[in-house]
Amino acid sequence: MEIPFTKMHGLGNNYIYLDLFRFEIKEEMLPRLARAVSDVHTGIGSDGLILIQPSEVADVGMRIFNKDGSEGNTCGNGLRCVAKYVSENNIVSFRKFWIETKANVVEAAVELDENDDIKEITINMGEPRLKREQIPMLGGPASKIIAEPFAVDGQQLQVTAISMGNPHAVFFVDSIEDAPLHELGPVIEKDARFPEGVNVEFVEILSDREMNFRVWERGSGVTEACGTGACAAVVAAILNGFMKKGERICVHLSGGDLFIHWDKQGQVWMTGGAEVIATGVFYLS
Ligand SMILES: N[C@H](CCC[C@H](N)C(=O)O)C(=O)O
Repeated sequence: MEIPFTKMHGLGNNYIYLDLFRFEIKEEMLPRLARAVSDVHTGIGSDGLILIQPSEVADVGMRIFNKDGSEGNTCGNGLRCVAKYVSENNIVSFRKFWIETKANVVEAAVELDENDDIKEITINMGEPRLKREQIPMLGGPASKIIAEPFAVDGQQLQVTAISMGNPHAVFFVDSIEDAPLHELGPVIEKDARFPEGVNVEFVEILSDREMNFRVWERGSGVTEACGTGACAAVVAAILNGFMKKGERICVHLSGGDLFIHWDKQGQVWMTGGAEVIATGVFYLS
């Protein structure tokens, strides 16, 4: 089967995008296709698969499948790439429009440079969900999970759990270089206290407006960047008193910087870039 695709990345978090305004694919093929295109040896190589599709409630819809074929509810870096794609391919004709995900409907705004090329994209990622059952996380009171003791693999950590429509477990460390990303990421991802799994973030606070960030993603492992994770990390830093609401926070991810702010109305805003890597045809056997 010949499948036309566009490969795009947001700070190195790269996906294979299918334009379902122009192409059709059977639902039951999607998990297998996500695994096939993601394989760096026998496929194209990516962190997963993203569908750009019509929506009945917004200007465009987005679905995301991780490298392992599991479907996520939303994707921050993916949303910026979708915004770029639909702007540059005349699927939308405004600079501000709405994108439907499984988690929510978000507002996207593209900013142009002096050559009318897209300079950066801002997404209103909506309100974080903080109650235990909204993460979801088992094993304690219904209240917010802020610096809660979290024993894992014989180590005593403290977890702050946030949902941006997808689950995130945030851990603050003294040095990002020493973060146990490969050692504990895969263990925490599948920990039974997170019945739907969890994205795992390690964060080093540099100042009241700057942090270092690394991520082990649910369903994809270590990625260069995670947009929803960066939002969750900033919300966690504010809940722990390291930062303040309303400030524009710079998050240093492996692949580059994202700017996040949690405004006084409770909305989390994410600003960053998006790039096209390649277009082509994938031959699914
Ligand atoms: N692995 C995530 C989906 C991708 C999120 C990430 N790539 C982002 O940019 O937000 C999950 O299963 O919830």
